[in-house]
Amino acid sequence: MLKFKHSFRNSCVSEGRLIGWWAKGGKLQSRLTRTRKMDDSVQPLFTFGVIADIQYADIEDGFNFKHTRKRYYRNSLKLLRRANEKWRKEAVQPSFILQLGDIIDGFNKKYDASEKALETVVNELDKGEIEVHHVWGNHEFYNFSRDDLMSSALNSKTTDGGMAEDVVPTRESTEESYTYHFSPAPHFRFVVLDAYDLSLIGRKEPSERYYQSLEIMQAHNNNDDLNHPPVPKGLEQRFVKFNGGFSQDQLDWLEGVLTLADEKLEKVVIVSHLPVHPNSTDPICLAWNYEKVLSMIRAHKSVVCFMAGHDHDGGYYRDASGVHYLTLEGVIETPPDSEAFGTVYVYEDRMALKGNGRVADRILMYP
Ligand SMILES: Nc1ccn([C@@H]2O[C@H](COP(=O)(O)OP(=O)(O)OC[C@H](O)CO)[C@@H](O)[C@H]2O)c(=O)n1
Repeated sequence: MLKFKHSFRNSCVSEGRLIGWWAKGGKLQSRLTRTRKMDDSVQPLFTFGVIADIQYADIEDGFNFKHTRKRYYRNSLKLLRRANEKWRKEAVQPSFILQLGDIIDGFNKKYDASEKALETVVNELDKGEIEVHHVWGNHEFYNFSRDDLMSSALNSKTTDGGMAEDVVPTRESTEESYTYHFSPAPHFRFVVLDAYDLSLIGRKEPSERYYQSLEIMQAHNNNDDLNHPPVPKGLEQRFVKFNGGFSQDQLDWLEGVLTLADEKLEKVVIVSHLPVHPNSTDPICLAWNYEKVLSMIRAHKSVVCFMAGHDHDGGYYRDASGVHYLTLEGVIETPPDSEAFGTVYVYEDRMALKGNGRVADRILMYP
């Protein structure tokens, strides 16, 4: 049932034209033609790779919490290797890779293998010799403290990312969040958000943001197990411990970044582990205060796309103003004979996502 819902959501909301239905694997799926085809003859301005929810662990295959999806913990490393090999062989070398969070699985903590697993995946990524921008997800916080992450290989804020010459809005906060922005090419900017800035896993007592997060959760979820959603259906499901949100400080910073980007007539891609558009994900995976980010995106013409992970089934939605909300399919729930990664070719008027395996090709025209 859940699977059908995701297939439907993924397919019906893309910018393509619905042309028919057919039955596949006992489930109805919609079939679409895209309004524009990939055009390989034009040289892109730059390209980048995208991959999400690798969740590597050196353990036997398992299942998600509901036992509806198989998880291939060891094989996820092989899929990462294959993605990396493909990126290295691209005619135009990707300028960077966006790793959308949950690079290793929380099970590593149980087996005291967090450091080793992280070293394994980071070494695999390093073989590509392509700069990687890391996003932090819930599984990062199952394995490491925020301080540990700040001084780990997963802190890509320390890579220059082409932002040295840019004006970077500053923040007053005493509680550091993991956010930054970079400009890989003139007129393009990428913004990395911290979706666990407010959360019960990304913040610890006695931090102010931890208590603020506890207050939010207590207002919405009365369950003893806070990983259990407060309602079986609908948007309120998002108030679970494995999600989080954006602090006011982070939102103020984002407002500053987007205002500058508007002034410079830039195209902005925002990335976060948690999706922010209800039509691009199962609501159980939404950021707690997703509305705040959505209204900010609506107020800034520079934003062209929001990319996230977390919902391993993926999702996609283009809103009324033409902003694309892409949730990338997770590597961890991808069978060994398939793939889950993409390469994005960036042009003056569009981005073309070339998907592999479960990730569909998409033409993302700018609004
Ligand atoms: N109803 C639930 C769901 C999950 N849990 C526990 O919460 C933790 C996180 O769950 P997990 O499925 O591992 O999180 P992922 O980030 O891998 O996936 C997110 C979405 O589910 C993907 O669609 C974990 O400890 C679960 O056991 C729970 O208690 N109750």
